[in-house]
Amino acid sequence: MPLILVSGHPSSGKTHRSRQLIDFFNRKISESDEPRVKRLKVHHIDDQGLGLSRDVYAAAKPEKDARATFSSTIKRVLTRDAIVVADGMNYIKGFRYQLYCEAKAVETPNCVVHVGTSIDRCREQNDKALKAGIGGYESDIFENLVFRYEEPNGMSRWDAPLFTVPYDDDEPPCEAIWEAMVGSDGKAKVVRPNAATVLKPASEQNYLYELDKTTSDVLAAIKMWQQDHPGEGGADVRVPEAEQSVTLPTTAPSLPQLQRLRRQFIGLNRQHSLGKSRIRDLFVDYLNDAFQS
Ligand SMILES: Nc1ncnc2c1ncn2[C@@H]1O[C@H](COP(=O)(O)OP(=O)(O)OP(=O)(O)O)[C@@H](O)[C@H]1O
Repeated sequence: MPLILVSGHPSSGKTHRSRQLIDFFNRKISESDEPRVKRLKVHHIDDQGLGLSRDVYAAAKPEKDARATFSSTIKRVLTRDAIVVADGMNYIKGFRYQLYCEAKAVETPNCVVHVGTSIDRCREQNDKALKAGIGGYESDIFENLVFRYEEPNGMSRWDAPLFTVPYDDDEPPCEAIWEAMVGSDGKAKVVRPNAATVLKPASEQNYLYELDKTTSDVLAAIKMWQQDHPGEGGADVRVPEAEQSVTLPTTAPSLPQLQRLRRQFIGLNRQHSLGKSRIRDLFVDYLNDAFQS
């Protein structure tokens, strides 16, 4: 059954979150009277369990070998009757893609659970573990891994669905993950034999790319204007190739505000197929609407 790919910075709490998920899955399995659920077995794959030291991340070759061990173990246990929790940094986009393909090959769903602990807190937890001699990465390895981390992006099909777990949450969204991966008890989720293997039509993939790119171009035009007119609000900003201008509110919007609106717009429109030119005009409309309210 599914592959749950955990991803996060070093010492972010990946094992902590994995254990919570595993406890939840085991509880669901033992409480279920559905044969397809009862036969599921949960596997926890992590570096420590595979005998891989944290020092492997100090050099390219041992790290590459460690990754090969990690992925071949996943490949071995990933069957229709398994739930595999792949508890590792999984920080290379290409590596996550490779594991997504493994899941696809055995026709099983997959998701990414991003442990979203701040870098400062990870550093703190890492130092603590190092000092206590109960884990942790040497400081230079830690910093290097943080630097190389390629954050999961729910817009990429291999990182989707993406569940992000903030540090302060008591638990990961266990029910939602179970629902997406296994389906609710009683109402057996129909896992179509090849639903996971069928690639989305090219146009649809392009659409998500266009949605991402076009909205980011619009924000780039606004940001550029703001750089030339710092702190200025209430002005009309021309967006290349858009029918209308963006009318900024009197208090100039901050970058996080703009990005939040962009994420909302993408969330609302990812299911529809809008034409490329429509995306630009609709996003400009959406921004104007948000700024006026
Ligand atoms: N959300 C949290 N709340 C409280 N404590 C946490 C949380 N996340 C992690 N910790 C604590 O931080 C420490 C490191 O967590 P953990 O071992 O799960 O990290 P990790 O990401 O698996 O580390 P590694 O990169 O070495 O595999 C542990 O002592 C754990 O209990």
